[in-house]
Amino acid sequence: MVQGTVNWNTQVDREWLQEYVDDWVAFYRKVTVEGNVASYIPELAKADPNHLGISILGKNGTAVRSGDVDQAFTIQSISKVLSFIIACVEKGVGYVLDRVDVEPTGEAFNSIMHLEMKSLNKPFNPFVNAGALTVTSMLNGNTPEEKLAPILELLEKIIGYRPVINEQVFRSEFETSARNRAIGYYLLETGFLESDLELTLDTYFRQCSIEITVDDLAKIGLILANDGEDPNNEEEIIPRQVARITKALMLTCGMYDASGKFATYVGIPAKSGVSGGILALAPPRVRNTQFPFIEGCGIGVFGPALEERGNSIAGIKLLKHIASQWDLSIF
Ligand SMILES: NC(=O)CC[C@H](N)C(=O)O
Repeated sequence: MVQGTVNWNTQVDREWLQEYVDDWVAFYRKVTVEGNVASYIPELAKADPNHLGISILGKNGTAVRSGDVDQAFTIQSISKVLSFIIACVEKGVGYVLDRVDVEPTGEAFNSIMHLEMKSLNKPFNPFVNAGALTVTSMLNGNTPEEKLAPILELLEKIIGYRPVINEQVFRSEFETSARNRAIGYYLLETGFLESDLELTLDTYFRQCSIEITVDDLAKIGLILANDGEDPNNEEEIIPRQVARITKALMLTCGMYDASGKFATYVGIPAKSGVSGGILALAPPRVRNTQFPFIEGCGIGVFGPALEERGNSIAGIKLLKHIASQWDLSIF
């Protein structure tokens, strides 16, 4: 089903576009058997590994959706994009980047080892857990609700409704949080945390448990694709400088220690989460205008079967295929 009008300006009509994407989703759904759903958060292990869905949203409601698009899932690490944006808005970019670096780690997202192994004067980047916990600790507020309110307000502005926090997933992560607690205690000991540790962890687990859909991710992606502006009415939703830094971080650090490969073989900014979501985007293009979504698009993917790094196995392959078919790479 296509929503809105497809602003397709050349030979292929919108049914063809839909058929292509349906075929690609059906093909890559077979790849899901090669991955595994995350189980270190027990509640996430209940996901159906065969699920695969994608939503692509361009300007003026141009859209293609295919597969399990109505399946809600928790945002997990994709929330690190939002907490980083809000911290930059609240504290200023300089303040945040003085306290969290912008370098890829080459290590797993929840690695503890690299914190001590490499001479460190601040966590490597806001998209690994150490950096994300530091960013969450910077958010204004003395309760998880106060800290999360601006994130939920930003989301509401972009997706059109106030998302809920999935309490089961939150509880499940809270009760099995030894590793994130270990990272948190390390950050506490080294003086990085700006809020109480329990408040920081509680807020972080809640932000990871915000429930969204692929359509919501596509809407976020579209705003980022346009440097923080809504392309339909030119309203600034995210400050331009913050949006651009966020995209640079997504490209270099968004897919954990698979970020280099993703940049090389797919070539668009993206951020994944262990529930199987991927937030991706393609900026407006000036070349190759015969392809779809030349005015830029946001892309949301959901496929809970993960590869060994923690990214959706079928989602990555589907994005790679679409990026090559439609020449989406920014390089
Ligand atoms: N990669 C992820 O999505 C990780 C998020 C998860 N809540 C964690 O901290 O472990």
